[in-house]
This record gives sequence, C-alpha cells and structure tokens, in this order.
Amino acid sequence: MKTEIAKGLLSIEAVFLRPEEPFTWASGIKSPIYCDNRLTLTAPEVRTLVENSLVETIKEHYPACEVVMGTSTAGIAHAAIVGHLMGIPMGYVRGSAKDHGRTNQIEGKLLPGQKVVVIEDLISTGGSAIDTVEVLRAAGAEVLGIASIFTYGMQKGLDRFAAASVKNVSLCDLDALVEVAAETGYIKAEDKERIIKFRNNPSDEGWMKGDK
Ligand SMILES: O=P(O)(O)OC[C@H]1O[C@H](OP(=O)(O)OP(=O)(O)O)[C@H](O)[C@@H]1O
Ligand SMILES: O=C(O)c1cc(=O)[nH]c(=O)[nH]1
Repeated sequence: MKTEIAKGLLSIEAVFLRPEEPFTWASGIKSPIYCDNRLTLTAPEVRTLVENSLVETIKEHYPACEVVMGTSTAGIAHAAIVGHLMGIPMGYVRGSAKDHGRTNQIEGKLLPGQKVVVIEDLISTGGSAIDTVEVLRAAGAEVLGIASIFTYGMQKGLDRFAAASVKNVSLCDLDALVEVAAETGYIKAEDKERIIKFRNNPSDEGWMKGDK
C-alpha cells in the first residue's frame, strides 16, 4: 500500500522539494520538503485510492471504530469521505473552541464512551494529531487511534505518540516516498540522502548546504 500511495502522491505532484528556500512547518521546523496532501482532494483518482485505503486501514487496525473525527483543517474532508464510505458518523475537532455560537471545539455529535478514530492528513511532529486526541479524550471518547495518509516517521512524533499512548497507522511514509521518488527520477539520488538526513535530525540544518 505504501508504494501505491507514494506513486499516487508523486503522480499529482503533491511533493515539493525546495532546499534553497526551506518551507516552515506548523511546528516551526524549517524543511527542504513539503507534502501537500490537500492536493489529493482535487485529484479524484488519487483521492479514491487514499479514501479506500483509509477505510481498509480502519477496518483492519480499528475494527471497533464507531465514529471518525478529522483534524482541522486538512483532516476534515478525508474524515467526511471515510465516514460516508463506512456509513458511520463523522465530525471534526477545531484547533480551539469557537468564541461564539455554541463555543464548540468538537463539531458533530459525540457521546461519552464512543470509539473514535482520528483522521489526519499528515504527521510531522504529531502535535496536531495528539492535540486532537486529547480533546476527544477529555470529552469522554475512547480514542482507538489515528489513521493518517502520510508520516515523516520523525523520532519526536514517535516519542509523543508513545507518551500519549496513542497508536498511529499511516498509509505511506517518508522512506517509501523517497524510494519511489528516486526510482522514478522525481528527485535525484543525492536528494534522497539529504531528505532522510533532515528527517533523522531536523535541528541539524547541514542539509541546507547539502552537507553529507
Ligand atoms: O505533526 P505536526 O507537527 O502537528 O504537523 C502536521 C500538521 O500540520 C499541517 O496542518 P497545518 O497546521 O498546516 O494546518 P491545516 O491542516 O489547516 O492545513 C498538517 O495538515 C498536519 O495537521
Ligand atoms: O509539518 C507541517 O506543517 C507539514 C509538513 C508537510 O510536509 N505538509 C504539510 O501539509 N504540513
């Protein structure tokens, strides 16, 4: 599945390499790479692959799932499609509670004790996904885990998931992505090493200068 998803993401050019002008991630990390999974929404073939794969993942890893909840904002559309395909409720968790209306942070009906799977588009440091899990737990949900489209597999994210006792299953990861990208000429062989070096130690900005 990882290779297939990687091919899909590359086929719609959802992966951007910009070592000379690094991207700033949500966590503040400067990165030579950015994976924009939002682009899957406007590419129906890849979208179908992604949503069916999320459904398959939930059925296999979280068979007791009763409700899917998307992270804001990029997880929302995927949660909506997956909820629809599975015929189960979906909702989403805002980054913070609204300051007007019903002042909700969780949108959609959620009953205490319901078994929830969080749908996230992408995991870097895991902050966004874990914040969502914590909000759901505080509301009394039983969070079975996270299903995400892509993970960088950063140690910080893995440590955070372990500390929060939360399971994550991703359809694709950085190792599979750079493998396919290098094989197909989407990136150069030396970029593959540079990207993995960055992932393994994002605070060492040696990759900016192309240091090996
Ligand atoms: O694992 P993390 O370090 O938390 O980073 C990943 C998060 O960052 C991105 O969201 P972003 O904040 O760009 O907002 P969006 O979902 O509204 O696009 C992405 O969609 C993830 O939710
Ligand atoms: O960490 C992030 O903000 C991030 C990284 C990335 O590759 N793609 C994305 O949408 N967000």
